Amino acid sequence: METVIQIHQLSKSFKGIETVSDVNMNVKKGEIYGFLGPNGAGKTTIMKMILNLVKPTSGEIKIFNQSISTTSYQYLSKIGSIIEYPEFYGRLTAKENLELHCEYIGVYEKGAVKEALDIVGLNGVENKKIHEFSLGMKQRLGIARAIVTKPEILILDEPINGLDPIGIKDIRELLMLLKEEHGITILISSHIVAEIESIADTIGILHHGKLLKEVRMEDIRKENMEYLEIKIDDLKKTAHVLENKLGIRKYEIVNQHCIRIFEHDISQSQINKELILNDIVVNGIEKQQQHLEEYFLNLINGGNQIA
Ligand SMILES: Nc1ncnc2c1ncn2[C@@H]1O[C@H](COP(=O)(O)OP(=O)(O)OP(=O)(O)O)[C@@H](O)[C@H]1O
Repeated sequence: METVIQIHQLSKSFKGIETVSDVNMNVKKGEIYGFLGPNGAGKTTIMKMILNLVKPTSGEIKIFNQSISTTSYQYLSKIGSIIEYPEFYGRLTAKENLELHCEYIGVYEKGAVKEALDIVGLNGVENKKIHEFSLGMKQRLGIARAIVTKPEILILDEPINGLDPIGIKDIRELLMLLKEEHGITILISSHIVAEIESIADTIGILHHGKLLKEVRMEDIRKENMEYLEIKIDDLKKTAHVLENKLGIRKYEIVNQHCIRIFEHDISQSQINKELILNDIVVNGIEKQQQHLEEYFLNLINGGNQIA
């Protein structure tokens, strides 16, 4: 699949302090790329560098295979974005705000405003003034403004921040629609893992300016999120059998009576049999699914079970 945003060894320092360190990232055409990291990890700074709002200290950013520089601007017409909180003119209506935006950036296709408002589900309230809008409606309008120029890429910095569960679900559905029906590639940041889990095709995990992991969701689901939980009476003996008799290395000790195995080549019955043969009392053995949240926390806290 074609890579539409390619970042190579990107770094940024502010007053000598490195905020982004040697980041390599690849966003593929048509995917939703979830950019995850705690507050202050450097997500906004990277997004601003992609949009030429901040100049990198070093490294390269390629958009549609073209290297960008401080003087590049044409590629920006292919990108829609919301960086930080979307601001609007409160006394103007939704429609007027979008029309003004089109005029401002010099792109105006007849019907584009209506179409964008339709897509985000604000067609009934286009003549309402923004100061009467809820946060969720403003977020939708922010997305409408970002897509009104029909971009190929959408860059959304924490678009779900502060929304209630219904608002979050609405935005998720909207992003899926933009991806599936309009073929838009979406780079979305969040510090809340659960917001991204169900929609991202790929996630990039950023911590202290470094990209710790870039992985396809389907791969981590299989490799690191499915595990076998076994309840045993003797932890030491079990660990010994797992390592020395079965050659299992990817496991996590939950407590004195519980171990999680993240190895997929050995069957449940094989493990069970070996433990019993070695006189270990097995009180339970069950397949479980880890949430991305745990995977994420393990990774940023330097957990040991993730390869
Ligand atoms: N213009 C600037 N001058 C100095 N420091 C900056 C500047 N912009 C960002 N930083 C610093 O860079 C670090 C990363 O900030 P950034 O906003 O990129 O993080 P983030 O991952 O987007 O977090 P958040 O979710 O809080 O926005 C922070 O410590 C911030 O204070």
